[in-house]
Amino acid sequence: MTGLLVVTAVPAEAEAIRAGLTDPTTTVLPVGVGPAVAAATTARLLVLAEAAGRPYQGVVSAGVAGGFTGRVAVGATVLGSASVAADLGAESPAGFIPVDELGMPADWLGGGTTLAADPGLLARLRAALPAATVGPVLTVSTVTGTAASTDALRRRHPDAVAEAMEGYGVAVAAAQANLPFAELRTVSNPIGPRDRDAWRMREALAALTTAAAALT
Ligand SMILES: O=C(O)c1cccc(C(=O)CC[C@H]2O[C@@H](n3cnc4c(=O)[nH]cnc43)[C@H](O)[C@@H]2O)c1
Repeated sequence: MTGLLVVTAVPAEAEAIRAGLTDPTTTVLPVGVGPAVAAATTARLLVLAEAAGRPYQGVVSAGVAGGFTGRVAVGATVLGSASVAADLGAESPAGFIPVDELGMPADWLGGGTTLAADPGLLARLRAALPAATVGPVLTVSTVTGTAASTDALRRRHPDAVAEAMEGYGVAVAAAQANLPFAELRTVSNPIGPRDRDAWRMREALAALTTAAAALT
């Protein structure tokens, strides 16, 4: 039987999740860094599975993430209530304008720049991970690395708890395949002025292994 498809950006994240999986029907695969390659690769995996008569039952974008200081701690587990394309839009002297406020047709976006997690799948993950922080997870193509862009994102997304680089792309692929979608992240670093030495990758990967038991 085919179960969930869990996609990560890099192989280290996929290995961390596989190490904690308890459900043999869950498939975990790395699909690349950033929303474009993650969307394209996930869409291809979904189509191939469907064509083989073994469709997946749902899709989870999983991996490490940056966390908004004061909203979530480094090492914590995050469940996305929605995945938000935070840099898809236009700059203007008055600030950033999301693409769905630019007057273009939005149906090709798979529902707009904010794609909510599937309520049933999210509820199951919440029940299995009661300590997880739940909130919107931003998808960005560029890792936020200055105080000014961190402040701007915090103001534009007062409820967002984390940022990563794939969730929205994977959500679009799941929406087009009519499959439930959710995003699961563990926090490797605070969002802010770039300091790669401060990333706690080992801690975040260990938290992914622990959280993987929920992926059933
Ligand atoms: O160097 C390693 O050993 C290693 C192990 C696992 C993962 C990585 C990555 O570089 C992951 C890249 C992945 O992480 C997400 N991420 C993490 N922090 C942030 C952030 O502050 N802003 C945006 N994205 C972040 C993202 O989804 C990347 O694809 C390395």
